[in-house]
Order: sequence, then C-alpha cells, then structure tokens
Amino acid sequence: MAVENKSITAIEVMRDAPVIPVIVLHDVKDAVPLARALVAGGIRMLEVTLRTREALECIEIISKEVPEAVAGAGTIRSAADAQASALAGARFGVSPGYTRAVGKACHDLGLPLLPGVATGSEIMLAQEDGFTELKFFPAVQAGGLAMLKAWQGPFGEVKFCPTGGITAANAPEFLALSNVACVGGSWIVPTDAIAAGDWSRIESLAREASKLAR
Ligand SMILES: O=C(O)C(=O)C[C@H](O)[C@H](O)COP(=O)(O)O
Repeated sequence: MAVENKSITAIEVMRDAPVIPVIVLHDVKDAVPLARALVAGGIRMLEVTLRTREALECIEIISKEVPEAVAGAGTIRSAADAQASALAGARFGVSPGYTRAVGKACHDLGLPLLPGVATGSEIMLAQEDGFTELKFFPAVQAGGLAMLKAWQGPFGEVKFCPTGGITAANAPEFLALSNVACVGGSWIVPTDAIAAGDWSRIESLAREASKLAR
C-alpha cells in the first residue's frame, strides 16, 4: 500500500517497522530495485545516506518510482545537506550527530529529523530544540544496551533508534528495551548484495527484519 504523500512524523518513521535500513548507493540504477525489494520484504522507511554523490538522485528516483516506500536522507551534517535532501524529495532526515543549525534547517523545511546523539548533553540539546525521537549513534561502540538502560531514568520520554553495530543477532535485545522504538542498520542491505543485484537476498533479509518483535 502506498504511504500517502503527506508529511510524516519522526515517531511514525520509527514505528513503521522494527528496522530502518542504512543504505549506501553508488549507482543510481540500483535505487529502484533495492527500494522495491525492501518494500516487498515489509520495510518502507528507507534511509539513503548522503555518503555518495549519487545519493540525492537515488532519493529522487525512489520518491518518484516507488510510492510504497518513504525515502529519507541519512548522514545529514549541515543545513545545506538538509535543504538538498528536501529538494530531492526526502521525507525524513537522519543525522550522525546534532547541531542547532541542522535542527533549525530541518524544522524550517518541515523535514522530520532523527538527530544522532551519544551523550546526555547531546540528548539535552536536541530536547531543548524539540526533538524527542533520537538516533543513538554509534550504538554498540558508545555503550550499547547498558547506555540505553541508563538513559531510561533521566530521559524516560525519549525514544531511540540505536544504529551502529546492530546485527540480526543483537537487534532483538535492543528492540526489547522500552526506550527503543526501532533500530537502524546496514546489515539488511549488504554492499555485496547490492553490487551483485541480488534483490531476492535483500528482500529476505528485510522480511526477517520486519518480523522482529518490539
Ligand atoms: O552514515 C551515517 O549517517 C551514519 O550515521 C552511519 C550509519 O548509521 C552506520 O554506519 C550504520 O552502522 P552499521 O549498521 O554498523 O553499518
């Protein structure tokens, strides 16, 4: 079913499926078949990282040709990144860290943002600016499950999307935490599968991921 072409909220992005795939695309021709494979496997919220030159064009083509998907932009590190993403049709943004400039740009553009945080001070800054759905990055490297449990006390109202080091094996432990709404990860979009055009492998990885309990 097509996700209506209306604005979406950060919590809707997080709640749609247990996993947000962190996608790196080097070739625009891979964008549509990849998005279709993920949608077929039950994953509609797609984070296309701005790590490659082709990323914006990939977001644009997914937005136009795969209406069942919701293309978002990852690796937003500046106001200019946010503007370019919105122009390309991104419907949400994800950043590896947080700055006020990025927060303000996304707010002004009406682009829902999952700001990246790794410390209490960063959570407080993002909260001051009105963000309560946050990406915990790099999750495993920065304290993993223990860190999320520690944050449940002082930051009980915040929902996290831990990303960085999440795998099919450890995702269930993260998803079981009350302050985790979903996880992010590249494991369902392996570089070699994209390079080989192995869309059925990606579809089955997405299907397994979409069935993870929360
Ligand atoms: O590019 C970005 O904007 C990032 O924030 C980094 C990604 O979220 C992580 O690299 C994903 O981590 P893995 O699932 O361990 O591969």
